[in-house]
Amino acid sequence: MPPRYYTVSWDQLHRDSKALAWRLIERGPWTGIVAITRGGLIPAAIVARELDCRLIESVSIVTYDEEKRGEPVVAKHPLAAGDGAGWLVLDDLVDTGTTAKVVRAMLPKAHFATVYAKPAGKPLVDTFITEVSQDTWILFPWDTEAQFIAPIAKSMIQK
Ligand SMILES: O=P(O)(O)OC[C@H]1O[C@H](OP(=O)(O)OP(=O)(O)O)[C@H](O)[C@@H]1O
Ligand SMILES: Nc1nc2[nH]cnc2c(=O)[nH]1
Ligand SMILES: [Mg+2]
Repeated sequence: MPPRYYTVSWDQLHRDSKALAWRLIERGPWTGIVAITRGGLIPAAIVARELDCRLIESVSIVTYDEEKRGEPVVAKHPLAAGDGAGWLVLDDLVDTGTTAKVVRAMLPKAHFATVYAKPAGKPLVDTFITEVSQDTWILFPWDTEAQFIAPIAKSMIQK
Protein backbone atom coordinates (compact mmCIF):
# COMPACT_ATOMS: atom_id res chain seq x y z
CA MET A 1 0.00 0.00 0.00
CA PRO A 2 1.37 3.45 -0.83
CA PRO A 3 1.85 5.55 2.33
CA ARG A 4 -0.30 8.52 1.26
CA TYR A 5 -3.41 9.48 -0.63
CA TYR A 6 -4.32 12.63 -2.53
CA THR A 7 -8.10 13.00 -2.61
CA VAL A 8 -9.58 14.86 -5.57
CA SER A 9 -13.16 16.20 -5.32
CA TRP A 10 -15.52 16.68 -8.29
CA ASP A 11 -15.01 20.43 -7.92
CA GLN A 12 -11.25 20.16 -8.01
CA LEU A 13 -11.29 17.77 -10.96
CA HIS A 14 -13.52 20.19 -12.86
CA ARG A 15 -11.22 23.13 -12.05
CA ASP A 16 -8.03 21.21 -12.94
CA SER A 17 -9.56 19.88 -16.19
CA LYS A 18 -10.55 23.43 -17.16
CA ALA A 19 -6.99 24.59 -16.40
CA LEU A 20 -5.83 21.85 -18.79
CA ALA A 21 -8.28 23.12 -21.45
CA TRP A 22 -6.80 26.65 -21.12
CA ARG A 23 -3.32 25.23 -21.85
CA LEU A 24 -4.54 23.10 -24.75
CA ILE A 25 -6.59 25.72 -26.57
CA GLU A 26 -3.35 27.59 -27.32
CA ARG A 27 -1.94 24.46 -28.99
CA GLY A 28 -4.98 23.74 -31.22
CA PRO A 29 -7.03 23.52 -33.33
CA TRP A 30 -7.57 19.81 -32.70
CA THR A 31 -9.18 17.33 -35.08
CA GLY A 32 -10.59 15.39 -32.14
CA ILE A 33 -9.94 13.92 -28.71
CA VAL A 34 -8.95 10.35 -27.89
CA ALA A 35 -10.03 9.53 -24.32
CA ILE A 36 -8.15 6.74 -22.55
CA THR A 37 -10.90 4.80 -20.80
CA ARG A 38 -12.01 4.75 -18.23
CA GLY A 39 -10.20 7.43 -16.20
CA GLY A 40 -9.75 9.77 -19.16
CA LEU A 41 -13.47 9.91 -20.01
CA ILE A 42 -14.54 12.63 -17.57
CA PRO A 43 -11.54 14.96 -18.14
CA ALA A 44 -12.11 14.39 -21.90
CA ALA A 45 -15.77 15.44 -21.60
CA ILE A 46 -14.83 18.60 -19.67
CA VAL A 47 -12.00 19.54 -22.07
CA ALA A 48 -14.15 18.76 -25.14
CA ARG A 49 -16.84 21.14 -23.85
CA GLU A 50 -14.30 23.93 -23.32
CA LEU A 51 -12.59 23.42 -26.70
CA ASP A 52 -15.93 23.03 -28.49
CA CYS A 53 -14.73 19.67 -29.80
CA ARG A 54 -17.43 17.17 -30.86
CA LEU A 55 -15.31 14.32 -32.23
CA ILE A 56 -14.39 11.92 -29.42
CA GLU A 57 -12.63 8.57 -29.98
CA SER A 58 -11.57 6.17 -27.24
CA VAL A 59 -8.79 3.70 -26.54
CA SER A 60 -9.03 1.15 -23.76
CA ILE A 61 -5.89 -0.05 -21.99
CA VAL A 62 -6.38 -2.28 -18.95
CA THR A 63 -3.31 -1.96 -16.71
CA TYR A 64 -4.53 -1.91 -13.09
CA ASP A 65 -6.85 -4.01 -10.96
CA GLU A 66 -7.61 -1.44 -8.22
CA GLU A 67 -4.08 -0.54 -6.92
CA LYS A 68 -2.36 -3.65 -8.39
CA ARG A 69 -0.47 -3.07 -11.65
CA GLY A 70 -0.38 -5.81 -14.29
CA GLU A 71 0.66 -6.12 -17.95
CA PRO A 72 -1.19 -3.61 -20.17
CA VAL A 73 -3.86 -5.22 -22.37
CA VAL A 74 -5.42 -3.31 -25.30
CA ALA A 75 -9.20 -3.77 -25.11
CA LYS A 76 -10.08 -1.20 -27.83
CA HIS A 77 -8.01 0.52 -30.53
CA PRO A 78 -8.50 4.23 -31.47
CA LEU A 79 -9.36 3.46 -35.09
CA ALA A 80 -10.58 6.94 -36.12
CA ALA A 81 -7.39 8.72 -35.04
CA GLY A 82 -4.91 7.33 -37.62
CA ASP A 83 -1.33 8.05 -36.51
CA GLY A 84 -2.61 10.72 -34.09
CA ALA A 85 -1.68 13.81 -36.15
CA GLY A 86 -3.94 16.69 -35.01
CA TRP A 87 -5.45 14.60 -32.23
CA LEU A 88 -5.37 15.20 -28.49
CA VAL A 89 -5.01 12.16 -26.22
CA LEU A 90 -6.40 12.64 -22.71
CA ASP A 91 -6.07 10.64 -19.52
CA ASP A 92 -6.77 11.46 -15.87
CA LEU A 93 -3.18 10.73 -14.81
CA VAL A 94 0.16 9.28 -15.72
CA ASP A 95 1.85 7.18 -13.02
CA THR A 96 4.59 4.76 -14.20
CA GLY A 97 3.92 5.70 -17.83
CA THR A 98 3.00 2.10 -18.80
CA THR A 99 -0.40 3.09 -20.27
CA ALA A 100 1.04 6.21 -21.96
CA LYS A 101 3.81 4.16 -23.64
CA VAL A 102 1.26 1.79 -25.21
CA VAL A 103 -0.93 4.67 -26.45
CA ARG A 104 2.05 6.68 -27.75
CA ALA A 105 3.15 3.68 -29.81
CA MET A 106 -0.35 3.56 -31.39
CA LEU A 107 -0.65 7.34 -31.95
CA PRO A 108 2.94 8.63 -32.33
CA LYS A 109 1.89 12.05 -33.72
CA ALA A 110 -0.76 12.87 -31.09
CA HIS A 111 -0.42 15.43 -28.29
CA PHE A 112 -0.64 13.58 -24.97
CA ALA A 113 -2.18 15.39 -21.97
CA THR A 114 -3.16 14.40 -18.44
CA VAL A 115 -4.62 16.31 -15.51
CA TYR A 116 -2.25 14.76 -12.93
CA ALA A 117 1.28 13.37 -13.29
CA LYS A 118 3.79 11.48 -11.16
CA PRO A 119 7.56 11.90 -11.78
CA ALA A 120 8.13 8.51 -13.50
CA GLY A 121 5.43 9.17 -16.10
CA LYS A 122 6.03 12.91 -16.63
CA PRO A 123 8.49 12.52 -19.54
CA LEU A 124 5.77 10.70 -21.54
CA VAL A 125 3.27 13.57 -21.28
CA ASP A 126 3.30 16.77 -23.38
CA THR A 127 0.98 18.77 -21.09
CA PHE A 128 -0.24 18.21 -17.51
CA ILE A 129 -1.56 20.39 -14.67
CA THR A 130 -0.65 19.03 -11.21
CA GLU A 131 2.28 16.86 -10.12
CA VAL A 132 2.09 14.55 -7.09
CA SER A 133 4.90 12.42 -5.64
CA GLN A 134 5.48 8.89 -6.89
CA ASP A 135 4.42 7.31 -3.57
CA THR A 136 1.04 9.11 -3.60
CA TRP A 137 -2.11 7.31 -4.75
CA ILE A 138 -4.65 9.69 -6.28
CA LEU A 139 -8.23 9.03 -5.19
CA PHE A 140 -10.75 10.28 -7.74
CA PRO A 141 -14.35 11.20 -6.89
CA TRP A 142 -15.56 7.95 -8.48
CA ASP A 143 -13.23 5.97 -6.14
CA THR A 144 -14.69 7.46 -2.96
CA GLU A 145 -17.89 8.38 -1.14
CA ALA A 146 -18.72 10.55 1.89
CA GLN A 147 -19.15 8.53 5.08
CA PHE A 148 -19.34 8.97 8.87
CA ILE A 149 -15.98 9.41 10.64
CA ALA A 150 -15.76 9.10 14.46
CA PRO A 151 -14.86 12.29 16.41
CA ILE A 152 -11.12 12.59 17.16
CA ALA A 153 -11.71 12.12 20.93
CA LYS A 154 -13.52 8.80 20.38
CA SER A 155 -10.91 7.50 17.96
CA MET A 156 -8.20 8.30 20.58
CA ILE A 157 -10.04 6.20 23.23
CA GLN A 158 -10.07 3.22 20.89
CA LYS A 159 -6.24 3.46 20.48
O1 LIG B 1 1.03 5.41 -15.89
P1 LIG B 1 0.39 4.11 -15.49
O2 LIG B 1 1.20 3.40 -14.43
O3 LIG B 1 0.06 3.23 -16.63
O4 LIG B 1 -0.98 4.47 -14.74
C1 LIG B 1 -1.91 5.39 -15.26
C2 LIG B 1 -3.17 4.71 -15.70
O5 LIG B 1 -3.74 3.99 -14.61
C3 LIG B 1 -5.12 4.35 -14.46
O6 LIG B 1 -5.94 3.56 -15.31
P2 LIG B 1 -6.39 2.08 -14.93
O7 LIG B 1 -5.48 1.09 -15.62
O8 LIG B 1 -6.49 1.95 -13.44
O9 LIG B 1 -7.79 1.89 -15.60
P3 LIG B 1 -9.11 2.79 -15.53
O10 LIG B 1 -8.77 4.12 -16.12
O11 LIG B 1 -10.08 2.03 -16.37
O12 LIG B 1 -9.54 2.88 -14.10
C4 LIG B 1 -5.16 5.78 -14.93
O13 LIG B 1 -6.48 6.13 -15.35
C5 LIG B 1 -4.19 5.78 -16.10
O14 LIG B 1 -4.84 5.39 -17.29
N1 LIG C 1 -7.04 6.14 -9.05
C1 LIG C 1 -5.74 5.96 -9.40
N2 LIG C 1 -5.44 5.10 -10.39
C2 LIG C 1 -4.12 4.96 -10.68
N3 LIG C 1 -3.53 4.17 -11.62
C3 LIG C 1 -2.20 4.36 -11.51
N4 LIG C 1 -1.91 5.24 -10.54
C4 LIG C 1 -3.10 5.64 -10.01
C5 LIG C 1 -3.44 6.56 -8.97
O1 LIG C 1 -2.61 7.21 -8.32
N5 LIG C 1 -4.78 6.67 -8.70
MG1 LIG D 1 -6.90 4.73 -16.92
